[in-house]
Amino acid sequence: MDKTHANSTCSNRPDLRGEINWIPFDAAAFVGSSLRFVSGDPEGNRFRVSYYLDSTQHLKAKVWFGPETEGPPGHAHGGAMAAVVDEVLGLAAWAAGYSIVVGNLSVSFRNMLPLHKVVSVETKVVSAEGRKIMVHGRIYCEKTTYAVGECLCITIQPKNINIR
Ligand SMILES: CCCCCCCCCCCCCC(=O)SCCNC(=O)CCNC(=O)[C@H](O)C(C)(C)COP(=O)(O)OP(=O)(O)OC[C@H]1O[C@@H](n2cnc3c(N)ncnc32)[C@H](O)[C@@H]1OP(=O)(O)O
Repeated sequence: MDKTHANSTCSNRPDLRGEINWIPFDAAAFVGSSLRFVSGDPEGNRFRVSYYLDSTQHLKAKVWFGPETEGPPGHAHGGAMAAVVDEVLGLAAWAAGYSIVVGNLSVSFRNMLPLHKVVSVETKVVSAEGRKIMVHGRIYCEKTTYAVGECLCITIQPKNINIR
């Protein structure tokens, strides 16, 4: 196996390239520049994020957890993982055409996430009933799942949000 390539999918370097058949998704062009808490410092030491759509139009993200996301020594804070799940799953609902805010978010932390790691986030809009949009997703790298999220999004009137 080409170890260079294998390492680049799960490495300590912030290589945020997507996987085969993923196409870049310009979140800022889509929802404005308001996603600053997670995505707003692409050269910084907190998070670095790249968004994609896969071949089935599901939103994916590559996320680097930098040293400023530390919680347990050498590992990401649970709130840092929850923030990523909140943004990526919420954005998945927007990418699917729903103007939402997150009403309820459930996150299960399954494994400690080492700092400096690039991981993937997958999402799926699993239901849409009235104003309630349910999005599921997880943070993972190869066979390891770090966190699983269930996100209840509630549609709102776009005029109630000032998208910059
Ligand atoms: C971040 C802003 C977006 C910016 C643009 C880019 C975004 C990019 C991506 C985003 C990334 C960032 C993502 C973020 O971080 S979004 C930021 C974090 N989220 C918030 O700040 C949301 C705060 N909450 C509210 O604004 C209101 O409570 C909302 C709008 C959610 C509902 O208040 P509203 O007065 O409008 O409606 P309603 O109360 O009549 O409820 C309607 C229905 O929904 C059901 N329900 C409601 N809440 C919950 C709940 N918690 N669990 C279970 N169910 C709930 C409720 O029972 C009812 O059901 P039914 O009785 O009809 O059956």
